[in-house]
Amino acid sequence: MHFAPKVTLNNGVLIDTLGYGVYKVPAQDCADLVATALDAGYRSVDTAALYGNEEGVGQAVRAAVAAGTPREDLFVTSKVWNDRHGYESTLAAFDESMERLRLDYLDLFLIHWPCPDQGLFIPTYKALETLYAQGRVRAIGVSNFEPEHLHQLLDACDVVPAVNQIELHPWLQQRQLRALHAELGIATQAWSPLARGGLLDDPGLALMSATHERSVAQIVLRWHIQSGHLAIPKASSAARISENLRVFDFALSTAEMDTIAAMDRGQRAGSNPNQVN
Ligand SMILES: NC(=O)C1=CN([C@@H]2O[C@H](COP(=O)(O)OP(=O)(O)OC[C@H]3O[C@@H](n4cnc5c(N)ncnc54)[C@H](OP(=O)(O)O)[C@@H]3O)[C@@H](O)[C@H]2O)C=CC1
Ligand SMILES: O=C(O)C(=O)[C@@H](O)[C@H](O)C(=O)CO
Repeated sequence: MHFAPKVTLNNGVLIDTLGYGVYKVPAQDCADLVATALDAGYRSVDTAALYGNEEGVGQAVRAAVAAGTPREDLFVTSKVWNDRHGYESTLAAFDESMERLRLDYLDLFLIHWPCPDQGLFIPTYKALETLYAQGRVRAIGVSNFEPEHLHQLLDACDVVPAVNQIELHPWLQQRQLRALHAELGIATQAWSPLARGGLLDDPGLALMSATHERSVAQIVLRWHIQSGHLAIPKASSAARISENLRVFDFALSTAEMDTIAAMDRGQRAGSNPNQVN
């Protein structure tokens, strides 16, 4: 079994540097695949109301706890979806997520997208602050927030987000946003860390894969870790799930990190945050 090292968020809570993401994991397979990930050594799972599989995540987490894994070693993230923005609506959406997860508390609750045209992410975040003050969630944060959204949030709210979960991979390196996170004490968590698999055929990465006798996915995940990002790759087989966690026993050289730094081309695999509402 391999474990990802943990790092400390801005409120003192520990989070895994590498977790298992379950977007597009079918509801009927989710409990088994999360159990597979937990057996491989993952201790962190990223889900969302949108994904329709919170029940399976909760089932696997409860089973692991019943089998002896301390609940406090595990880390579960979920997110409020775009159609539930607003203070009361977000509180209700959180209750619904917790009913599906059937857990006593959540580790991290995020605003999934800022939805700037709705103009409601501040009251939405105030609901997260209420849940945090009530102890129902150990940390709160955001996802897909651009610098202007973070500045508006910080002007109006009290709790600095612990995390901004953003699309981030060698083709989309988000340097300006990462610098702002560093300044504000917000952890950067990479979604689609493998660009949804798109960059696994890149010839530059193939060379590093041969040098280290590691898969291209492992090279990319190692780049995330050495860059100081948290990452939540998704995979659908036990072999890939396990492979993606085995990135803590080798290192990329400075020259290899520089080569990957030069791969940035501002290319998204997902949506532009200012166009999602
Ligand atoms: N906050 C947000 O807005 C968003 C959050 N997310 C989160 O991020 C997670 C990861 O992002 P996701 O979009 O799934 O994309 P990823 O970058 O994690 O890529 C997943 C794809 O890569 C393939 N893959 C994974 N590991 C390997 C491997 N070792 N070798 C070859 N292929 C591999 C998977 O194939 P296969 O499944 O067939 O194994 C799948 O097709 C999501 O599951 C979700 O939790 C994602 C999007 C948006
Ligand atoms: O996977 C997620 O968390 C999403 O928010 C999805 O909307 C995804 O980003 C997407 O792009 C759907 O086309």
